[in-house]
Amino acid sequence: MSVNYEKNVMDEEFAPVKLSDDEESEGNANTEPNVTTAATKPPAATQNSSDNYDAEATAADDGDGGSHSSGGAANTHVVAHHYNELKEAGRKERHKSKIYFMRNFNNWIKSQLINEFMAFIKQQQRVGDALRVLDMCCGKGGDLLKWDKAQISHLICTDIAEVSVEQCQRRYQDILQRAERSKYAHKFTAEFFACDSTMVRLRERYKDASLQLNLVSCQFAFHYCFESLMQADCMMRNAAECLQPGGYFIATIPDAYEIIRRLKAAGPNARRFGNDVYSIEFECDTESLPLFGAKYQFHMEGVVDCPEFLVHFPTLVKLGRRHGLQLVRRSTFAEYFRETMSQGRQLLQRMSGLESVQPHRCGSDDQFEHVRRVLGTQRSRPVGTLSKSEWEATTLYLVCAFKKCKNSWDAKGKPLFEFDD
Ligand SMILES: C[S@@+](CC[C@H](N)C(=O)[O-])C[C@H]1O[C@@H](n2cnc3c(N)ncnc32)[C@H](O)[C@@H]1O
Repeated sequence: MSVNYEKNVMDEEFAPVKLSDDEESEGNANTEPNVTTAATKPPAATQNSSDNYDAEATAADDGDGGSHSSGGAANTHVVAHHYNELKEAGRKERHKSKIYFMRNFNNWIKSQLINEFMAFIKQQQRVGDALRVLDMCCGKGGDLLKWDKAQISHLICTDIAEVSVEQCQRRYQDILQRAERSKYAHKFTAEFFACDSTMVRLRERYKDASLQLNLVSCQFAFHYCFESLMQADCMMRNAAECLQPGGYFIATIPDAYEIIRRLKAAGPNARRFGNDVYSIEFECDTESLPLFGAKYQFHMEGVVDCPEFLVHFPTLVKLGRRHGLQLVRRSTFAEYFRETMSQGRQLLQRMSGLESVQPHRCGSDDQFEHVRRVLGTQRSRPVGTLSKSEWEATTLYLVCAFKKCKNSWDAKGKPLFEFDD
């Protein structure tokens, strides 16, 4: 059965933004990015896709793997191998990369998301309450400083790639050593282990299996579980089961609607699209895409080259509800940037999330054609922007967040969740 991954969104375009707050006199054409906001509510699942998911989910509950697409995890070792082998570029090399600013921009998006939901959690807490976080698919620990800044008390880091987990642990030790030298610095405890979050029940690997988490974060990784229903269900359970009511699960994932829109735009029989920094090539029948296992090869300049899977968003929402998670945010990166830019401007600047460009020096560079179009070539002060290729790559993604609901139990011991929508 084919699933509908299409959504009627307008093409999103990126325009330059001013780099500091003291430029009001330059007119508002420079202050607002010229992006079109798509609906923030996820579209309802088509009848077909809902039925398909329910049938497969029931099969999985019954211990049967479900239909063909719910089956095995043939690609996880490929993904683990890819990330284990990935060499981290030095600072100099990173600076020279074509996606240097986009990586910083993506990092800023993660910071904004973490800060947004940490603030909600802290509102519910009293001073001195523990703040426990699971960083699922933590990679090499790119978010460790964010957790440090958020003043958490305990962190669990796990990833399928052992090499990454070791590096993450070393980075944590460095942070701890620095904090120990300073009398007042914030310190947090942490635990690390390598495992496949789509196959293993994480709770059984925690030092304290009864531990209650306030936040679960899965950045640029949840889509790997959409290889099969069994894996997606396992990963969602891992995200949900130790969260205390009122806690949040936050994630950044590729936007399947946007991917399919670009695929269609590439031509009637196209299987591949992209630009000079990323490419996506489908390996499955694109006329009849399955709910799980809709596989494509993803390549991103120097950082990713492995199989990924489309995440059918209505199915993700349904899976979440099965585990007591209610969707509270879904925004494309373009929407999220636009929404949070005004209060995140300084951080974006500190993180070098945009490239500083002189409009009158853009010349005929295609990558900055949008700067000329919006500002003309007269403006001499620099503006912040991303190259066209980087903007196309970052707008493949969306942020989403789910809130853990309270629950009671029925006579058979199944949880009854109290959703408030
Ligand atoms: C793009 S990286 C993101 C790393 C980190 N979250 C970040 O934002 O910097 C994706 C990560 O997901 C991990 N991953 C992929 N499949 C996984 C699985 N089945 N279980 C656990 N980790 C997985 C990879 O090893 C990799 O570290």
